[in-house]
Amino acid sequence: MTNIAIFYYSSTGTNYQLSKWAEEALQESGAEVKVRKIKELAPEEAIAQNPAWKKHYEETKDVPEASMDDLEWADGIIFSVPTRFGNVPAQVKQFMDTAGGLWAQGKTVNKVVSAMSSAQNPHGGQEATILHLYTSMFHWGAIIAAPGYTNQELFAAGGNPYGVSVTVDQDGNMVENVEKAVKHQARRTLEITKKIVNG
Ligand SMILES: Cc1cc2nc3c(=O)[nH]c(=O)nc-3n(C[C@H](O)[C@H](O)[C@H](O)COP(=O)(O)O)c2cc1C
Repeated sequence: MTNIAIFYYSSTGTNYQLSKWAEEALQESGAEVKVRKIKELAPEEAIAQNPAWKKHYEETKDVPEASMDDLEWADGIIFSVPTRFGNVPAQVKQFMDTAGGLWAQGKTVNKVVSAMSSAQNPHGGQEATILHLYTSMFHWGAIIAAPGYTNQELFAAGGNPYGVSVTVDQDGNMVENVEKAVKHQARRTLEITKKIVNG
């Protein structure tokens, strides 16, 4: 079995949905999968002021939080994170920063990593967010499994050689249909992870 962790952060559900599509593709492909929510750090008062955020927060209370044990367990990782001012959310940075202990023991080395992002503007910084995340992955000694243009789906809306990028409208709905691109990226991550694990 190849272990793939999907670590996501989501305020209003977009990246949760991307993660669920990735999970579906990985399970169909026979991987051992864990979907893990990156811990919320925003104060309850801030969440309460935004009905969509509060709703999603309540709905996903039972999703297990990402831990260092999950990170150690994973052979491959898919990150799905919203764009925040052209960068990863603080919650995601905090999660990565808590990996210092594993990093110091060499346990982040050779993990296969792939990332997806969403933003409200079609040019709102999705690629920048993915690249910021990949920068930290170079320090982990991870192997980046970007989608490139490895499948016809990636020439369609939302397909992106850096990693799936989707736009959300004012109501929080995804504008492009990226399900197939997400599933391709997930399968490709698994395929590369298997090659690394099995030599
Ligand atoms: C603090 C903050 C910063 C944001 N920065 C950007 C941005 O730089 N570009 C953009 O297009 N959208 C930006 N957005 C919109 C989010 O990217 C969008 O709500 C998110 O992708 C939705 O994902 P989710 O439903 O998984 O939370 C920002 C939202 C917040 C709350």
